[in-house]
Amino acid sequence: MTKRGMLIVLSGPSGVGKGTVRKALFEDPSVDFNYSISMTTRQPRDGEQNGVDYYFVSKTEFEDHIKNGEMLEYAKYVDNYYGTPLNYVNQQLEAGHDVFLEIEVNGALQVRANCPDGIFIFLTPPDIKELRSRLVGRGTDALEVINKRIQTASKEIHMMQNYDYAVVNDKIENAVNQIKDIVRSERLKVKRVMPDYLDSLGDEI
Ligand SMILES: Nc1nc2c(ncn2[C@@H]2O[C@H](COP(=O)(O)OP(=O)(O)O)[C@@H](O)[C@H]2O)c(=O)[nH]1
Ligand SMILES: Nc1ncnc2c1ncn2[C@@H]1O[C@H](COP(=O)(O)OP(=O)(O)O)[C@@H](O)[C@H]1O
Repeated sequence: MTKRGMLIVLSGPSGVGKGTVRKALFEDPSVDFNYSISMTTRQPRDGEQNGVDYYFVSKTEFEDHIKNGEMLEYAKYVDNYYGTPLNYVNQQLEAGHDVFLEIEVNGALQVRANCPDGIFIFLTPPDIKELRSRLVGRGTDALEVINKRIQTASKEIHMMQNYDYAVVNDKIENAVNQIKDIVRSERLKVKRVMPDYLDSLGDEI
């Protein structure tokens, strides 16, 4: 039987650098996670592609997917739906591939309830001033949206207690290395290695 893949969940406030860290992580040749592309009702930003960055759908389409039980989790975030299609995640995990989700905190809590074996990592900003300056510097959101995201951020940071690991995104390279270290040590956890190890010992034990 193929060993089930691991589910890695990364959350953190808007603008902390989740997308940037994820991109750097996926460019690392030693990393072979499969990224689960989320579905959203928000409008694509300049340069974002349907089926690459997100599956961009209408509100009605999104609600149909929810009704049909096709989402692993979903949440409303700053007036839009975001969610993880269930099929892809299940298929990849069953095929033994590790799956990486980049999702907000309410969705991560739903995943935690369904997949307690997942690895839950929270990416934090060095401080809130830096978070605001990253959101402003990114230049993708109007000031009103930035303010809503900062308000949401303070609630999100308090939900960090539901995660297993906290990684401060001071330097991208440090954050990437810490995430790789976390996953490496999770792979060695007794609960993950013991079934295969016992099998490998043969019948005499
Ligand atoms: N629950 C949930 N949150 C998601 C999903 N995909 C993205 N998000 C989160 O939704 C929030 C807003 O995403 P986005 O509009 O792309 O803004 P950005 O993360 O600041 O670039 C972020 O916290 C994302 O991590 C998803 O499938 N489910
Ligand atoms: N470690 C870092 N140091 C400085 N700037 C960063 C760092 N990580 C990300 N950024 C910048 O912060 C902005 C927000 O990053 P992004 O990856 O879009 O965040 P998120 O996906 O969490 O919303 C981008 O302009 C990005 O270049």
